[in-house]
Parts: sequence; C-alpha cells; structure tokens
Amino acid sequence: MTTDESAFTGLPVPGATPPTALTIAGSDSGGGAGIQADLKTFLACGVHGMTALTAVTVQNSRGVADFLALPPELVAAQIRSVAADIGVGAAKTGMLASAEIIEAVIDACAASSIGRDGRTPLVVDPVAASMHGDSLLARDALAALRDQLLPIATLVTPNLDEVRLLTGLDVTSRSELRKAAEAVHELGPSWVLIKAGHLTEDPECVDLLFDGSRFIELPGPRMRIPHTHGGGDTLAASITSALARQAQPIDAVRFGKRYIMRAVADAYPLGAGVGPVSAFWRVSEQPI
Ligand SMILES: Nc1ncnc2c1ncn2[C@@H]1O[C@H](COP(=O)(O)OP(=O)(O)O)[C@@H](O)[C@H]1O
Ligand SMILES: Cc1ncc(COP(=O)(O)O)c(N)n1
Repeated sequence: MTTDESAFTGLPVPGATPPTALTIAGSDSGGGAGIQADLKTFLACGVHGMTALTAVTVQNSRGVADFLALPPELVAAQIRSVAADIGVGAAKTGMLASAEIIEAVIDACAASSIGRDGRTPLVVDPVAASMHGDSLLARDALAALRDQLLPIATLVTPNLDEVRLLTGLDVTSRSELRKAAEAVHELGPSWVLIKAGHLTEDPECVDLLFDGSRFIELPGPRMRIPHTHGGGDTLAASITSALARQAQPIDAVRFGKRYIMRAVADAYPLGAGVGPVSAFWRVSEQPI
C-alpha cells in the first residue's frame, strides 16, 4: 500500500461514485467541530460524506451553551439506513452524548458490519468535552464508551484529557506517551493514536501510534496558533477518509497527520473566542 498522499485524496471522477464515509457525531452550530468539520474534511479528501446525527449543540467560538441529544433509536436508524442502501467505506464516531446512544450505535454498527469484526473500519474519537471544558458526554456514559465501544474500534484517537478519563493516567511529558498508549490498547481497540496537542510545553507535537507491538511516532512542529477548535475531528475525519479509500491504518494515520498539520497552519480567527483549524485547506488551494 502506498503512502503517496495523492492515492488518498484524488479529485472525484465526474459521474463515478466516490468512496463513502459516515460520521456518527453531534452538530456544532458554529461550524468548527462535529459533523460540520467532518463533512468539510470528507469533501476536501474527495469522499462522499454521510451523517448519523447524535445531538444538536448550541455552540460558538466561546463554548457550548446547551445541547439536545436525539433519541437513540433515531441515531441507530440513520446508521442502518445509509449502510443498507448506500454502503459505508469507513465510519467515525465523535460526540455520542449518552450511554443509551452509545449502546444503540454499537448495535447498529454490528448489524451493518461496521467495526472490528465487520468489514468496515471504525475510528472512535472518544469525545468527552469541548475544548472549553463543556461536557459533551454524560458522566455515566464513560463506562459504555470504554468497555463496549473501544473493543470494536479499529482505531481510537484520545487526547490527553481523554487518556486520563479512560485510564486514570496523567500524561505530562512525551516520555509518558508509550505507557498511555499501552493502557488504552488494553481496553481493546486494534490501534491507538495518542494525540499530543495538549503537551503545550513541548516544542514539537509528536503523536504516538500503537498497535499492541509497534510504537510509531508521528512528528510535527508545534505551531503557536490559538485557533485549534475542531482539530481532533479534522484529524479523525481525514484518517477515516483514507480508510474509506482502503488505505492500511498506518498509512491512513500518516496521511491524517499531514492533513492536520496543514489544517492547523491555515487555522483562522472566528468570533470572539477560539477559531477553527481549516478542515478544508485543500479545497481553498484548488484552482478554478
Ligand atoms: N499547536 C499545534 N501545532 C501543531 N499541531 C497541533 C497543535 N495542536 C494540536 N495539534 C495536532 O492536532 C491534532 C489534535 O490534537 P489535540 O489538540 O491533542 O486533540 P483534540 O483536538 O482532540 O483536543 C493532533 O494531531 C495534534 O498533534
Ligand atoms: C459537536 C461537537 N463535537 C465535538 C467537539 C469537540 O471539539 P473541540 O475539542 O475542538 O471543542 C465539539 N466542540 N462539538
């Protein structure tokens, strides 16, 4: 399998059906994270994006004021509907809001061959809170996410706050990332990508990939830019896009790291708070 970026992101061939990807996530009314970031990333990666909406948040650059979770059976029905008719090349989860939604998602994924034992890769971004600290997951839902969803994940992509919630480990330096990756891998996913964005004292941003035997460092410069809203979603969505193009997990993650570095470099101010990474930087660079 090639690691050539063009193999994962070619423009769609007119009239031909592009690869398909499904995001199971919440709506960010400010357009920086959630399904909005996922769809922009899928578009820029030449993938047909589909959505199973879990919740509607009232959100802007300053934080999340409120949210309404959708009925679990409606979330499951969206997944089953698109899987049965259109087909899902790869799927990702983001904000899942409640234990009941997590259980419904797991059932619908199993019925649709999505997840570890099915044919379709599943990326789990274990979203627990917004970058401003607003909760996006009920307290009693963490156990369902950890004990039921992680074991069916092809890849799980925790940030350091999520590592602490899932394992109790407090990572404060790059040297502690391996221990964290091992502890998350114990929870059952095939691959673990620990995101190092929160190690703000580190002059580099070195994420760590682990498959249970190999540690693979994904180096990158730390950019001094405050606008990183939606960074985790954009990374996971670009990885999902590459998986939808049948990339191997290691190649998909390498592609995702290149994608997020450009998205952070092109991040822009928006509103009075924190702006988003540029999920669609590739589109803005296309000549017309
Ligand atoms: N300032 C930065 N410069 C470069 N890359 C960054 C920066 N902040 C985050 N990233 C990258 O963005 C991705 C998301 O990281 P992180 O902020 O840890 O997760 P989350 O957005 O889920 O909190 C990771 O690949 C990380 O390395
Ligand atoms: C609907 C939704 N999903 C995910 C996030 C996490 O993104 P961030 O950590 O950048 O706030 C969010 N804020 N809103």
